[in-house]
Amino acid sequence: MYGNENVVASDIRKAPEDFMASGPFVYADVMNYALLERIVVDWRIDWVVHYSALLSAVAEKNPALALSVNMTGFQNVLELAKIHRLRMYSPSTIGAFGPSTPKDNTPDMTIMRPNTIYGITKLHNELLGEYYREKFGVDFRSARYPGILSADTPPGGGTTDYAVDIFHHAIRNGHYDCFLSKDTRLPMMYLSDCIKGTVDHLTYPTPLPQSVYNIAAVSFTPEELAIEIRKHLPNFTISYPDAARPDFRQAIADSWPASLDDSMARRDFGWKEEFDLQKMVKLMLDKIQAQVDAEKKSVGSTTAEMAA
Ligand SMILES: NC(=O)c1ccc[n+]([C@@H]2O[C@H](COP(=O)([O-])OP(=O)(O)OC[C@H]3O[C@@H](n4cnc5c(N)ncnc54)[C@H](O)[C@@H]3O)[C@@H](O)[C@H]2O)c1
Ligand SMILES: C[C@@H](O)[C@H](N)C(=O)O
Repeated sequence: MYGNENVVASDIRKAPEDFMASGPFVYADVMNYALLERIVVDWRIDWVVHYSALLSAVAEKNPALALSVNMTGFQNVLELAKIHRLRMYSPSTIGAFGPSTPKDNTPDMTIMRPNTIYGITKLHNELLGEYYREKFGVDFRSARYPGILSADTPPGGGTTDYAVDIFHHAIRNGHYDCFLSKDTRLPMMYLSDCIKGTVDHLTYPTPLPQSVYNIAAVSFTPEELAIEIRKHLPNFTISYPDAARPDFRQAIADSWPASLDDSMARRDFGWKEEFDLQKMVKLMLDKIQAQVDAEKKSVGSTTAEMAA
């Protein structure tokens, strides 16, 4: 929107070649305050979009690292936003809610007692962002994302990962072993809706009444997703864990809302999704099928070259 040359992307890992070639890309460990400050000054940064975090399942396996990356990393960026007058956007998550939160049509303001380390760090960040906004005038903006579906990047170790993995398995093997029970309903969203909502939220020209908003698109269960996939791949099968021996991610999912009330985001910055379940499933299948076809073609041409 503002030109690739005006966005400095960063990570502690290399990105795919085409992404790294598309504009400035720098190493930035969010734990390293001095390095972050140097990047802000050298590149004359004025807005910062902070995504680095350990997701729910990975965080549960390594709580100490999650506390550092998710909280200290966030605090470093927020402090820089205060000192250098940066606008700051950082997503929160449905994981910031907990088992005592009302489960259906969960509003922005409600009981929030998360019982995962991921949720605790994200709720901490919401409150700290709000505090810096009130106390120091930092333009801090955040939206609670649901599970995000994308065919382009592998999922990062969350509880909603099943809703991406299922497509790869459906196309490659015709079967998926789901780690959540068939009736676990969670809010989800297609990536391009998430990007559009984020850009609209970040660029909204005037300060917004709230620092943190729910945004939602669809809610479905693994079984409902499997039924929709079967409309395109009639032989697709799915299995679920034995209820007596649930996967550790089941308890995480059970502590999250089944659906969100995002009416405040719709009112305040015009949030509206484009992708419903049907559109999302069709696009995910088409994109992953195209990837598989391209892989087969490239293996085929390599084999032919070796035989020649
Ligand atoms: N993906 C989802 O479904 C979802 C849903 C709700 C919220 N979110 C939020 O969106 C953000 C991005 O999620 P994602 O799915 O892209 O996660 P991801 O795991 O795919 O990516 C996280 C990135 O953080 C980087 N990182 C880790 N430690 C770092 C460090 N010390 N310094 C700098 N970078 C570091 C990793 O290299 C990785 O590229 C997170 O804040 C997450 O809480 C994601
Ligand atoms: C919902 C969310 O924050 C992430 N996809 C996770 O499952 O951890």
